[in-house]
Amino acid sequence: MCPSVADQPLWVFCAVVMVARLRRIKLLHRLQGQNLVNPQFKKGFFLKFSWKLLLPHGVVWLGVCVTMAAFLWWNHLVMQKEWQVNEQATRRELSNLSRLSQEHARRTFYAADQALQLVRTLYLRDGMKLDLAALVRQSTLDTGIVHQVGIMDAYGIYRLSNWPATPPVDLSDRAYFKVHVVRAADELFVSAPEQNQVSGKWMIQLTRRIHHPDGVLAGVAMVSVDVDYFSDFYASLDLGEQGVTTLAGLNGEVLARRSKVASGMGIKLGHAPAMDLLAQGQREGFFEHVSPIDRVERLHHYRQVTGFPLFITVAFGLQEYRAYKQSEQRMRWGMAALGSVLLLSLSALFSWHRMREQRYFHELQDSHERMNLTLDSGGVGLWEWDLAQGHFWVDERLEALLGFHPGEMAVGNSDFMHRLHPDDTVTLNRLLSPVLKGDVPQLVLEHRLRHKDGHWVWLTARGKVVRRGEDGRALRMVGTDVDRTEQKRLEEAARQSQDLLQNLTDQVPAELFQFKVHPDGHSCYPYASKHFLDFYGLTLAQVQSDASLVSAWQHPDDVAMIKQSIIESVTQLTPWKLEYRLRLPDGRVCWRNGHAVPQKMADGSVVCYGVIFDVTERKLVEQELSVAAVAFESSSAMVVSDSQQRILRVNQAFVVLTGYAVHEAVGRFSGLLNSGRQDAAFYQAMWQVIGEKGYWEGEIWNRRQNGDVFLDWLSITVVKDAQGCVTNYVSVHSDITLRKRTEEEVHKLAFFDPLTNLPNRRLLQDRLQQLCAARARNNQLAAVLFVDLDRFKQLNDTHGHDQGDDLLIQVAQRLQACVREVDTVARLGGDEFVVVLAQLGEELPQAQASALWVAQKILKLLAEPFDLPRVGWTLSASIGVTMVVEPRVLPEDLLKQADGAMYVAKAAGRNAVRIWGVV
Ligand SMILES: Nc1nc2c(ncn2[C@@H]2O[C@H](COP(=O)(O)OP(=O)(O)OP(=O)(O)O)[C@@H](O)[C@H]2O)c(=O)[nH]1
Repeated sequence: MCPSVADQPLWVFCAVVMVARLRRIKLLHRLQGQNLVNPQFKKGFFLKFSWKLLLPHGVVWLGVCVTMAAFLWWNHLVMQKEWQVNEQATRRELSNLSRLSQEHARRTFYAADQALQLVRTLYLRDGMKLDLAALVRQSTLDTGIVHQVGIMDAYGIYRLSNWPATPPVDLSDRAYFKVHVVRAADELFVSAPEQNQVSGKWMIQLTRRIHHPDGVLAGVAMVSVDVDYFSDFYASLDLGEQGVTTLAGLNGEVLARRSKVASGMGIKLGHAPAMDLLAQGQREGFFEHVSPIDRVERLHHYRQVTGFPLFITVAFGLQEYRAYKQSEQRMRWGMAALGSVLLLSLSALFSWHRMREQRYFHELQDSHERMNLTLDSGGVGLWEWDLAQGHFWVDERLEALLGFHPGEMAVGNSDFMHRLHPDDTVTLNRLLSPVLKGDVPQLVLEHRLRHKDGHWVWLTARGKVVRRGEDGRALRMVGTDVDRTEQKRLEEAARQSQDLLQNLTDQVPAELFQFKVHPDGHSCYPYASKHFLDFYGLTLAQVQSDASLVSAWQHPDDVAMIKQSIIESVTQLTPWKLEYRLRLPDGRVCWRNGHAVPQKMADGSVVCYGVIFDVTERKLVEQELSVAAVAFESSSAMVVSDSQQRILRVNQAFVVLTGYAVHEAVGRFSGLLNSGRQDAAFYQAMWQVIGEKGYWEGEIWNRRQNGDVFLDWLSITVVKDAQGCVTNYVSVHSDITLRKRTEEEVHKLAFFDPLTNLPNRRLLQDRLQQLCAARARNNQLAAVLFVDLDRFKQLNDTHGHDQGDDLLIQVAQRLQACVREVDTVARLGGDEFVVVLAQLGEELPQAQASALWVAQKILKLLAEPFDLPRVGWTLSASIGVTMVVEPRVLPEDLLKQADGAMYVAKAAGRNAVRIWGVV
């Protein structure tokens, strides 16, 4: 039985199943190609096994195993049956071969016997004249069987032969001759093979008795048959390597034997089973026997050659036969095993495909559910466009988006274009054209469609061409429409919010920014407000790539500080606050006040959200205030009061000046220091000036806390706001008592004689100038008396300068006593004095007389004793007088005139009076 034929139903079944699987998988792949199956499925398939999925496969596998076991058992039974059939066939084959060999032997021996009987008959007729060679040539004898034919005489001498050259040979000792001598019966005798001494071939001799009519032995006819005739025939039988065919006599003599293992010629079978079986009357049969010749176990079939005392055995080597059968069995089992393996493989493949298919379907189902869930979640509709027919198919969801009931919306091309917003038509045509041509794989279009109630619905359409004609023309498109109305509303709100934020940030007089420091230290500004960019003259793209363009503006002296503050803020995530300077390209320096809050990002970077104020003006103000504060705390006493003159602030100098502590002064009114020396009109006038000019300064007597009055140089400045309203008064107090005194001292030193406190030459000249001026106004005459003490040097030299000084002081006092209030007594220096007599009237004689009278009075008064305790000194003086008549006369000229008159008096003997111009 052929295994392939036996397994054919299984193969066919498997093939049909696999084809079915492949067709379904192909379908699934097509679905997957349409993105209806989750592409992650393949990966998940190898990672996740589900017992729920495996259970049906376990049942299938159990069935497969049972089927396979049944198949193997069936194969075993088939092989057993086949073994039996094969054994029977083998025995039948052996039987047939033995029959064939037996028939071959029978026919051969029959032919040889016929030839033998012919030769005997001819010999009886022709005697020694019988030409056997001619008989052979005439093909009367089958030379294929008969190798040699001859006649032995009654004495066993080989007399005739078909080979003429054969010499007479004595064969009387041979068994095939002696048997006929002994036995008179006419029977065929077959001898044991014997080797021809000439040719070396083994021959079987067939002999028959030749006898005269009286039964006396006349000779023996002999035919030699070549054993090779049998051996060649047996060699044509396929008995395998160990097969053997034996032709033997019933007495065990082996006549011919064909074996590839050993020849066995010339031997005699001892107790061959065939002989025993033949002896038992069984003319044919099987037996197994180990050959004593070659020790090979064989299965024999023996058969007696009909009509001859011969039998033939044909045998297969059992070992070889069994090896062949075992090989065949192994091949059989191998085929079965291979079939099983293939079955298992196919089952496994089936299971794998089945599971894959289930997975596909589950994924497909899940995908379908997800898609439905997504679509059902709202806002997504499906559409399909048949370009050839020019109409659309839209699903219920899309219709619902546009306010229609299912199937209500008209879906022709013109209907769609009518429903499309006019502003979106150009965009649609621009985007759709390359998609239809195949240049762009997918259509993505944001457009508006008119709702059933008239308002516009924002949609995002995505579509693909799913079918094209042979010429590449698009025939069908499918796609989705997603409702973007809410998104658009949110985008618009976000845009408005962004615009609002942008406008606000643009209006904020500060620089808003977002500063980002990457883990590698690189920094940039992801966001910067308009003020920020305008200030630095940079674009957003520039600062978004690199922050160094901004930091380059940092003042060189502040770079390290800024860097350190940023590092601390970013690493410790603490708010960043810093005031720092920038150096502008034109060299100016401006101040910045920065605030930022750092935030750690997931990627390790830190983003700071902050604002920077330009505080340059404040800094300048602060600097000014700082200077003002320093100035406020200067040596000048300062008071800041409000518009109601309530003291707000006083400095330390004020405390020192007035004796009022700060807390004693603050809150009081500025009249705190009033001394009462100025009347109400003074203050009224002062505040009037302040109100008009915003500033007043002047001397004022004020009073300290301890009651002391001091001369205060007060300056009051009005502080007004932008609207011109008075907000504050700033008063600066300076105690000028000492200064005033000093000024008076200086004035005194400048215009008065320090010894006598009389006006000096300078003041005298002013008085004379005023006198002259007055002369021009009131026409009053005046006189100048030049008084020089006589021999004053002698006093100094005798009694010392102290005495002289005392005398000079007393002279001054006596001179002042001699004149009126309007008159002037001055000391020019040394012992020289000048007396100016004013308002002497308009008449010169009277005036001159008055002057002379005063001069005499002076002389008289000076002549009186002076209060010089240790000195007894009598004084006299010489006086020169000149009258002030001309209003334009110079003071120097008057003094020269008086001095000249004085010298005249000296020259006259001293203690005299002379008038200039009269003498
Ligand atoms: N004690 C004193 N002596 C002064 C002062 N100024 C000048 N003298 C002196 O006054 C004297 C003036 O002398 P004169 O006027 O030249 O001489 P006299 O002694 O007055 O002589 P006749 O004027 O010619 O009478 C000098 O000896 C000066 O040194 C002063 O302030 N005090």
